[in-house]
Amino acid sequence: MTLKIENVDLKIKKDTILTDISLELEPGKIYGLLGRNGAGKTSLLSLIASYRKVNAGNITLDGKKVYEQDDVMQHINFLYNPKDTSAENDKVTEYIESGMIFRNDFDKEYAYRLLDKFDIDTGKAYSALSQGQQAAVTATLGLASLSKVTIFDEVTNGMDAPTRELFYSEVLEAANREERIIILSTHIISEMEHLFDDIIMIHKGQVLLHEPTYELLEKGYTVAGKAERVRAFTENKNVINVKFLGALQIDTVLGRVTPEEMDIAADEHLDISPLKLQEMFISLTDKQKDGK
Ligand SMILES: Nc1ncnc2c1ncn2[C@@H]1O[C@H](COP(=O)(O)OP(=O)(O)OP(=O)(O)O)[C@@H](O)[C@H]1O
Repeated sequence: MTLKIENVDLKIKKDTILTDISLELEPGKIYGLLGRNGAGKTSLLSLIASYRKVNAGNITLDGKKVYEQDDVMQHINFLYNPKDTSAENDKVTEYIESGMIFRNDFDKEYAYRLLDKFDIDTGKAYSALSQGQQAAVTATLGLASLSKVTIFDEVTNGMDAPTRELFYSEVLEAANREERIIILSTHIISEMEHLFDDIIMIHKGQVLLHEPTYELLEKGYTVAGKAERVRAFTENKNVINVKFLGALQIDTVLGRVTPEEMDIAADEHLDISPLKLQEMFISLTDKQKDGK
């Protein structure tokens, strides 16, 4: 089972929202979809979920077009927190039942176990739950659906830290239990970095990169220490970001450190650390934004 996105364009009215998007997603992987506000993440996810039609290109699951194909669509589940829930008078139990419709592989027992873990009162109306509790119910619908393609679009919004932690561990379990394609679109990069097998970055409606997380993070490092020593160390290197923390300078560098450079860094009391995904993301999208 492969989800293939080939040369996809999306226009809304006269605006070009997505340009020439091509991606191939495989089961058994958790994908982190990252991008600045307005980059086009939700638009792309809406196309995968068949909420919108592409203006050019194709989206297929196992070679079959997804758009308005019920037999394909039942395997794709798009979860997001509804903006206005005031009309959702159903009790949580009924809300879950309606979420199960057309989802043959929904695991109801697992859903109720999860709701219990999230501490949700299933007798309450969905609209009467707090924002974070509603998000937990949305997350439950996605986790328990066991859909081949499960998309979580910023579902952690509103969840408190312990609830988010629980969601992350359940995502990992869900990914191990079934061969699924799980896509997580998020702005909470530092917390979720460890979940992602692959990173997809979208910038200004285009794919900036799609790479395994470990390969991406091996592309560089950070050097921290006294400003003049850091500057001397990174001179002639590909520095993509410079930060200051009091008297400390922290440079983010693309490239590898040689053993000799490690010795120099130790002599100069410089601290060399692996790249953090969030720093990489900020640097890459900033650089692009500035057109450098
Ligand atoms: N219905 C619409 N009509 C016009 N423009 C739209 C519409 N929906 C989205 N857009 C535009 O498409 C672009 C991408 O929006 P999208 O919601 O996909 O971004 P995003 O990456 O999900 O952003 P965020 O992180 O802020 O949620 C934005 O410039 C947005 O203004």
